[in-house]
Amino acid sequence: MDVGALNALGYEDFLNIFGNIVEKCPLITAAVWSKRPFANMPALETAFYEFIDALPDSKEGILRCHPDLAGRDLQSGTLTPESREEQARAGLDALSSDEVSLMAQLNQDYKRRFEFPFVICAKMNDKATILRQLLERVGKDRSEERARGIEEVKKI
Ligand SMILES: NC(=O)N[C@H]1NC(=O)NC1=O
Repeated sequence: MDVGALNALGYEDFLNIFGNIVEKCPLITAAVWSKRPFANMPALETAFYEFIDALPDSKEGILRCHPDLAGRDLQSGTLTPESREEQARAGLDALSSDEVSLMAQLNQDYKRRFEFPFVICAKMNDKATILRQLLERVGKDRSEERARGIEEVKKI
């Protein structure tokens, strides 16, 4: 899409196209529409980042909108199309049952500790790096993990 077409979009079309840019957070897209006109497509991306960065610490709610990796939604086919594609790119749709159980246990440990899910940009990782990161990050402190999770959301 060229920038002229982008800037000509009404908020309904804008939401239909970009509503899931941040997983299950269409409110962010609806707010970013107000930042038109965008100089170019990267400026649209920057507007999303700036909006997220300006949120208070309760922005951790964005993390809670993300499904677990290799979790129940993947197993039951209820992921959003975007998330399904991202998780498949990391090979998470082809885990053995032992690997699924291990991921479930680690995700649960992480959520119990931080009260938000482990978030990582799946398409930039594979199952080995995801497992390694999960094991490492579960030992970090909460504010560090909140910031790290939000940086991962921007990559997603
Ligand atoms: N929990 C988590 O990281 N979820 C995700 N990451 C990603 O790239 N797509 C997701 O659904």
